[in-house]
Amino acid sequence: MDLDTTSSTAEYDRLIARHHAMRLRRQILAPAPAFAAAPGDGAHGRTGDRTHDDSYGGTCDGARDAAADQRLILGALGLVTPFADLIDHLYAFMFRRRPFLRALFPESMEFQQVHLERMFEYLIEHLDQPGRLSATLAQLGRDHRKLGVRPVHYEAFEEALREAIRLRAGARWTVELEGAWVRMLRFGVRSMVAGAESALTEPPYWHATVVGHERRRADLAVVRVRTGEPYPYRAGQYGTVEHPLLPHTWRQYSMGCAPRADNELEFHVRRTGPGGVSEALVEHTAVGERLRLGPPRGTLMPEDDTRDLLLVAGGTGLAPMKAIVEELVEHRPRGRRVHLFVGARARADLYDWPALAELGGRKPWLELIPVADDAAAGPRGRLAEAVSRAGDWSEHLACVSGPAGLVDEVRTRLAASGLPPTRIHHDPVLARL
Ligand SMILES: NC(=O)C1=CN([C@@H]2O[C@H](COP(=O)(O)OP(=O)(O)OC[C@H]3O[C@@H](n4cnc5c(N)ncnc54)[C@H](O)[C@@H]3O)[C@@H](O)[C@H]2O)C=CC1
Repeated sequence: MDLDTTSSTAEYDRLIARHHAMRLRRQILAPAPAFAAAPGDGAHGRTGDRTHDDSYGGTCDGARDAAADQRLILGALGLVTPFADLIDHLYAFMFRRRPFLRALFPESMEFQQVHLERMFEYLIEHLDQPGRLSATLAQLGRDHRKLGVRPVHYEAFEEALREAIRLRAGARWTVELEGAWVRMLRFGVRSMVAGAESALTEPPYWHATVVGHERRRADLAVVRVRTGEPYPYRAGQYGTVEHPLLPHTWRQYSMGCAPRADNELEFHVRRTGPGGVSEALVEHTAVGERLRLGPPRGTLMPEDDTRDLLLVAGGTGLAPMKAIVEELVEHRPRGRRVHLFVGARARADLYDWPALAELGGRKPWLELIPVADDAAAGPRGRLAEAVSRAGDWSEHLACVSGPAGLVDEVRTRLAASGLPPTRIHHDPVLARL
């Protein structure tokens, strides 16, 4: 009975989502409406040189327009930054106008604000590469289905963004500046809606039940869950997790094992601060707890390159590397050798070492190198140093995962020693938000 209700609700949600997507698409494809004049602007509805129509298609013109908007936005960045203030205005305006939207967001907006700040930075930085940008945004759109975001909500967002830009820029607001921002936003929205639409056949989120909870350190747990429906991830990917104690708050964790037929998977979680999802997962979770997972994302492990592998994992950054190694145990390109460096602040922090060592002992193609700092005392960066000292990696494919500082340092050292940056893979910083 329960199941029937859930699936018909999901079906209904899918229909509504499709309806909104079609409506938004029609609206985007329709001739652009004229700008409303800014308060006090005196220019009644003038549109500037270019309108808010859709642009940035996959043509040379699209890329040129996008680069022109990027220059415009960057040239006037001082008018709208700091982004934190712009975003404050944006959300305040949106929730004042449409209070019902507040329910889609978590109680604390702090993380949301930082996320949006990074998102703006990312959009602006990559605007001259619309193809690449739209692929990332499509994944994000697919992911946003779990939040209950409907295309119609993006309209509210656009309205609030325009208002916030006008407020921040004040007398120095121009129709061109607003046009560039809105075109960038609409391009982003179109890519996200396309991503969400392409995923309409899969659930917006997966229910998962905790089937194992091992506290490996005071602040670290390995949490095993089983999903009701198969969770379609590849080794090296990450997903978002929502805990019932923190509704609408989703945090990213990599899956720490290769996909399995019994729908079980594990997350490696370190408690980072009070009151967050990691704390809830480490301290307030027991077998039987029900979680929700957002769709899997990420391309840490390229599938079309079968060179020897250098894997570097810092702390719980081990999770995706362990999944990759497990996958290689099942399907390894002939002759491929793998080096896995595992770094921790102290030897006792190598929380998954027994399982890894057992695996390494059985597989001659796998070399495991543990690297422990001197507890809290030693200088940071010993893992990166150990990797670059250990050999010539210039012919390898490298995957790095762990604290951002570590990822940066390993990348820099490997690139300096001759490994082309295109063969150094890590999750984008955006992904870790
Ligand atoms: N839980 C998960 O599924 C995943 C977590 N991550 C990220 O991995 C990180 C893991 O954090 P912890 O376990 O607390 O790691 P940690 O602080 O215990 O450090 C692990 C290793 O990284 C090195 N390191 C730390 N900071 C460094 C820096 N600034 N420069 C150079 N080396 C540095 C340490 O020397 C140590 O060898 C988090 O940032 C998390 O977002 C990444 C992928 C998956």
